[in-house]
Amino acid sequence: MINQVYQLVAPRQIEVTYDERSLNSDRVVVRPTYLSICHADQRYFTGSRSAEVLAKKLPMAMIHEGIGKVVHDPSGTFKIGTLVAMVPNTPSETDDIIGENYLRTSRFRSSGYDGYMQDYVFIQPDRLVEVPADLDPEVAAFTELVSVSVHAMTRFDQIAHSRRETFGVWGDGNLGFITALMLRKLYPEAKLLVFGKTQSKLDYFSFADETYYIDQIPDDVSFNHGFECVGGIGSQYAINQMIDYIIPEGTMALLGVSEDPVSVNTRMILEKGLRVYGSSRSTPADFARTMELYQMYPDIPAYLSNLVSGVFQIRQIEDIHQAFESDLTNRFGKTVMEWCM
Ligand SMILES: NC(=O)C1=CN([C@@H]2O[C@H](COP(=O)(O)OP(=O)(O)OC[C@H]3O[C@@H](n4cnc5c(N)ncnc54)[C@H](OP(=O)(O)O)[C@@H]3O)[C@@H](O)[C@H]2O)C=CC1
Ligand SMILES: O=C(CO)[C@H](O)[C@H](O)COP(=O)(O)O
Ligand SMILES: [Zn+2]
Repeated sequence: MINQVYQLVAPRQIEVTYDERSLNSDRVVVRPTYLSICHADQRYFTGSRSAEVLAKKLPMAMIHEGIGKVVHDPSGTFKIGTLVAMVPNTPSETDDIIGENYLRTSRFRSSGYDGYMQDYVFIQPDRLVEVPADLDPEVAAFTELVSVSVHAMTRFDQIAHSRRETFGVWGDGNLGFITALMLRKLYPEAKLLVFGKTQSKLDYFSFADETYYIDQIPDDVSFNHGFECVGGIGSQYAINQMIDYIIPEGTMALLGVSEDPVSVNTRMILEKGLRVYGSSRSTPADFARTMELYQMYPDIPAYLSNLVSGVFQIRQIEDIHQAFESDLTNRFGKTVMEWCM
């Protein structure tokens, strides 16, 4: 069959390409239904990556957050019509120690390989996780981003010491909101502090114990473990502030992506004996855990619906441009695309 793939060929330039695909393979065929825009996609769309990176990764179909319906499954794993979340990480080897999302040989959709802006996505069955039928599809669309936080929680649990009385989350955007919400659910007894720049965004964090403006943090604030969910150059300021306020021997998870190297107060990392670790992307197990958490705590998807800030029906390439341009002006929340191509 001929599959239409909507590729970014240059910044702000999306073109359709035609891909000859066989149904006689091990791939499940998924018709995308709801997709969501990540900052990583915007960095390609706007051309804010370096010329070398753009030359290496384009052309490619963007989008690695999305769900769809199974239309063909030679493996017999899924019934036709099953709603599934698609896992963008695609490993080509296994390792006893190194997670599949950290292996340098793994491919990641919409980062040099075609993402979900296609008529049909051809994908291995182990890259699909069933979506509960009653889950709001606009929330399900950004399951991948939630699974990134869930993955960070698992890493935290393996790395951090056992005193988990107070958490600090830096970032009053999407990832900060999701990470803080996951901490609230997984550590309900702990005190949750959120640090951000904008009152109207911090107002969404109603489940946190305290929210602070980053330029008005009282001197006596402290916490055991921190999560940086800022990214960009702001992450430099966030990381160094976390180092200042964290209690010795705490852990700091870095989740925000920065294009440029940031300068970090290593002297204080040493003096406080901190453990700083990166957390990136996620695995099918993290997606499955996310779905379990949605079912265990139905208020998680309810809270997450606050993040849906724009929904665009995509019927032509111009609609994709409108969704991306609107997302750029969006102060808070996720842009969801109902995929009607
Ligand atoms: N590790 C991973 O696998 C993943 C990483 N990411 C990355 O995470 C980062 C955040 O993504 P997302 O939440 O969607 O983006 P958002 O823009 O929604 O959130 C970032 C927030 O941090 C705020 N901020 C800026 N500087 C500071 C500061 N010093 N202290 C506290 N808050 C600050 C921003 O405010 P303002 O806008 O006013 O500056 C914004 O509200 C991005 O770099 C993204 O690429 C995303 C997905 C997965
Ligand atoms: O969004 C992400 C995962 O959900 C990450 O930011 C993404 O993996 C970064 O990819 P790239 O190197 O292409 O910016
Ligand atoms: Zn992403």
